[in-house]
Amino acid sequence: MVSVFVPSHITGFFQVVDHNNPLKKGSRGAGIVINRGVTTTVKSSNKTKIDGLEIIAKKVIEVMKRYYNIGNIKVKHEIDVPIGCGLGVSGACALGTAIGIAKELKLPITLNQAADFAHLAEVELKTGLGDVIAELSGGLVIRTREGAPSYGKIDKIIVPSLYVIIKVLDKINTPAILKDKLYLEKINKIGEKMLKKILIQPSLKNFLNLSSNFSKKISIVTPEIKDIMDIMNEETIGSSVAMLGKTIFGISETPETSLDDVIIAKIDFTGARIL
Ligand SMILES: Nc1ncnc2c1ncn2[C@@H]1O[C@H](COP(=O)(O)OP(=O)(O)OP(=O)(O)O)[C@@H](O)[C@H]1O
Ligand SMILES: CC(C)(CO)[C@@H](O)C(=O)[O-]
Repeated sequence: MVSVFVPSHITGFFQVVDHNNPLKKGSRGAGIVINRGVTTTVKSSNKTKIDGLEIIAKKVIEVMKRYYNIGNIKVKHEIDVPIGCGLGVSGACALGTAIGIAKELKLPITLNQAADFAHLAEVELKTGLGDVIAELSGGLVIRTREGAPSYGKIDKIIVPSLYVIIKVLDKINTPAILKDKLYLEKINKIGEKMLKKILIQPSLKNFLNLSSNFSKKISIVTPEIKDIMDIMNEETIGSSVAMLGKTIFGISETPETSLDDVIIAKIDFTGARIL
């Protein structure tokens, strides 16, 4: 039996980059990895059983079965953050499942190659585009080249150990957004500009400012979200909206906040790891 912890990932801004090869399809952008996420346990079994994000685990098993004899697998996800709210849970479940299967079956592949299967599952389900490569890596991640971990490229912004305060209001259906070509044109134009700017000035404050500008320019900031961002901006280094969710995140030197019903996490610098 193998257990894998995969931290959640909050995208601040992004740009979708298409490609005929789904391993080379993905997103560029920037986001923060946090120390709350998904612990996935995988065990060979006489019957496949999934206890957790079934749609994701089933897709990962289907994808890996195209290349290896996976047999029957028991998968259990222990999910420590809300699903569908911009915290990269689908990516974390996919990555934990893929790494867990690879390790449990002792497949002759690297961690990156196992993670490639998770990326494939995300892209085929339209549940994510850049979370897997970020969640594998940890930290404050700039995705400079799209794709699965064996194809994409990331840079990191060096930051100290800080708190991430998260206020979840509601879900957003990621696949619906990723199918909306008109909206994606707007997102990509703005996301591309933000990426150029963060590469000129790769700092935490600039990440937060660019993320906040991005969220306003793609019209995702409702009056309710703005009110919470205003409070967070008073109390933290800065805040923005988690893509894609009705979720506000603020990065802070302390866990103190006047907001109620929040998730308090810390930046995770390690990334996905076998427990
Ligand atoms: N409470 C739930 N229980 C089981 N499945 C859910 C639940 N909420 C959403 N789902 C499904 O799980 C998948 C979640 O994918 P989605 O990418 O929207 O979530 P996420 O990864 O947490 O958010 P994001 O991708 O925006 O960071 C979707 O297929 C969705 O239909
Ligand atoms: C598309 C996305 C914003 C959905 O969470 C994320 O997967 C990303 O940053 O690629």
